[in-house]
Order: sequence, then C-alpha cells, then structure tokens
Amino acid sequence: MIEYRNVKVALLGAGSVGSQVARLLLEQGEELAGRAGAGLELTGIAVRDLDAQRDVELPRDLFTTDAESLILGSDIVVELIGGIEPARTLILQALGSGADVITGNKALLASHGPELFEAAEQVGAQLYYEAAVAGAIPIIRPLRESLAGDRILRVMGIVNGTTNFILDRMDTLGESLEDALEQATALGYAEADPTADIEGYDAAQKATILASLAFHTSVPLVAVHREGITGVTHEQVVAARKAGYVVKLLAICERLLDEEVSDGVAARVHPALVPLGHPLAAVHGAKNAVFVEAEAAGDLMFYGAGAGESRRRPRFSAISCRPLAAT
Ligand SMILES: NC(=O)C1=CN([C@@H]2O[C@H](COP(=O)(O)OP(=O)(O)OC[C@H]3O[C@@H](n4cnc5c(N)ncnc54)[C@H](OP(=O)(O)O)[C@@H]3O)[C@@H](O)[C@H]2O)C=CC1
Ligand SMILES: N[C@@H](CC=O)C(=O)O
Repeated sequence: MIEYRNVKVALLGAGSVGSQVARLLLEQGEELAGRAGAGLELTGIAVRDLDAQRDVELPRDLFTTDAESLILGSDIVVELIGGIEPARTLILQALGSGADVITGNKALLASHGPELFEAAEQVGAQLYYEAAVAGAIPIIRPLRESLAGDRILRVMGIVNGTTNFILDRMDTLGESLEDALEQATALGYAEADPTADIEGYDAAQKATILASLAFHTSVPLVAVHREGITGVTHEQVVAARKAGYVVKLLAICERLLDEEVSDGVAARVHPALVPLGHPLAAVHGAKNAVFVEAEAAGDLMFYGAGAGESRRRPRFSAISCRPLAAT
C-alpha cells in the first residue's frame, strides 16, 4: 500500500458549493490522493449555523463555528463563504499562517484582489481562484499561464449562469424574469443576494478578474461599465428573435488600440443582441462561454458549466484542480 503524506484541508462554508466540495473530498479522497501524491484530509468545515440543513449529509463532528481555530495548522484553506467579511480576514489569516488558499469568491477578488495577492506573495503562499470565473471552465490558468506570451486583444463572454438561464427561459419558454429567477435560485445558480446576478454585479466582478489577467494590469471594479437584465422585457426578447438575434448578458474586456492610449483597457457588462448564427447564441441554460482573441493564437473559445449544475460537480473540478497540482 502506498503511504501518502497528509495535507490538511480546512473548508470554510458548506452552502451550495462548499457542501459538494466536502462530499467529494470525503468520497473521492483516495482517488484524489493517488492523483495528487498526497492524502487530502478534510480537517473541518466552518459554518455559521451548526444546525442548518445541508444539501449533503456530512459527518457532524467535522462542523465548527470557529473558523479561525480551524485555519490554524491547515495546509490548504478553501474559502466558500462568499462576500467580503469575514472571508477577507479569514483568507488573510490563512495566508499569514502559510497555508495555500482556494477561493471561488469573485466579489472579494474584484474588490480586494491586490491586497490578497500581495499577502500571498509576501509569505510565498498560493492563492487559487479558478472557480471564481465561469464555473467549471478552466479560463484563469489559460489566461495567466498558457497565453502569457501572447498579446490578448479581447475577452468576451457569457460569465453569469443565472442571467443566461433567465434570458434563455424568457426566450424559449416565454417565462417571466421573476419566475425564471425563482427557478435559478432554487437550483442554486444565483448568489445569496440575486441582485448581484440580475443587475450585472457578478458579471462585472468576473470582468475585472478577466481583464486584469488578460491585460496584465489591475482593472478596478468601478471602471467596469455595468448594466443588468432587469430592463429586458419579454417584448424585446421576442422582437430580437424575430429579427434573428438572441439577447445575452455579455462581459466584454478589450485592449484599446488607439495609439494615444496604447495601454488602455475597457471592460463592460450589458445585455447585447447576439446573431442567432453566432456560437454564443447557442449557449443555453446556466452554461457559460468565453471567447479570447489573441494576436498569435487567434480566436479561442472556452465553454462549459457556469453555475450550479449536477449538484455543483463542475465547481468542484475548478476548485480542486490547482491545489492538487500544488501538493
Ligand atoms: N452558487 C454557485 O453556483 C457559485 C458560487 N460561487 C461562489 O462560491 C462562494 C460560496 O457560494 P455558495 O456556496 O453559493 O454560498 P452559500 O450562501 O450557499 O453558502 C455560504 C456558506 O458560508 C457559510 N458562512 C457564511 N458566513 C459565515 C461565517 N461568518 N463563518 C463561517 N461560515 C459562514 C454559511 O454557513 P451556514 O450554512 O451555516 O449559513 C454557508 O455554509 C461565493 O463566493 C460564491 O460567489 C462560485 C461559483 C459558483
Ligand atoms: N451566481 C453565479 C454563480 C457562479 O459564479 C452565476 O450565476 O454565474
């Protein structure tokens, strides 16, 4: 029998995403150990309410409300609480203690990314965030590593599963925005406050992360033009289809090629008319897709599960892949 060194994993949050991560860490521990060359030991799960109902049955003795103590002595901390605080403080504590951190928290990265990356760099720890943008689609690593030697001109895509699900149902089923949002919430696609989805905040946060990576800069959230889908009516969706278009919420990040602003970058999120023959028009339900236009590589398209789906398995793959490589 192979003896693996043990890597202690602390999980913060056991909601829609965290509970599935815990389940898979427990169910597939041995297989993951084989791939990672290290045993991944889930040492505990920090939550707010010990008695809250969970999507998944998990050993009760793993749960704690004391996230700070759980972090101490961990090799990897997985933050799936969401929001700014206490997620920010807990991540800083984890990095400060030398642990690598994995987070799916785009709201936090979009507002405090530089602070967190600097904290990680200072102690030589890693901060992984593949799951923060476009769900299961591996887009962070391709932008950060695979395309590092190329010049990216544009990143454009559907990066919010909830709004794509809603617009798709308005288009194909004639459902109202409110009814479709209720479904998206029940399926676990929407954020804790779905305003973040329907008003475009979530997509704007993802746009700042994509633009910062693609253009090797720091794009502040306030610089991203944002318009959500609450102004989109059933009549507009029907008229768009009649004219050969489908309405999609797009995030568009571009390098400005004007010679006078050679380092310029623009990022925006808004509903757009996509021609029915365009590949983005075929992105249905909560699926996401990201187009990358690069000088040398040409056009690349990344497509896959964006939010929720199959009880969050896609999320898990995005959350788990990097630390496994790191261990
Ligand atoms: N839903 C999705 O499809 C996706 C979500 N994300 C991101 O992943 C993160 C988690 O999302 P999701 O699982 O949907 O969120 P949920 O709201 O479903 O879960 C949040 C979890 O965090 C726990 N929590 C909240 N506050 C605290 C606290 N102060 N101390 C300890 N635990 C706390 C909650 O505990 P309790 O259960 O006791 O209330 C809950 O278990 C967010 O950053 C989100 O943006 C990323 C990709 C997809
Ligand atoms: N609420 C988000 C979840 C994933 O990031 C979405 O709908 O895309």
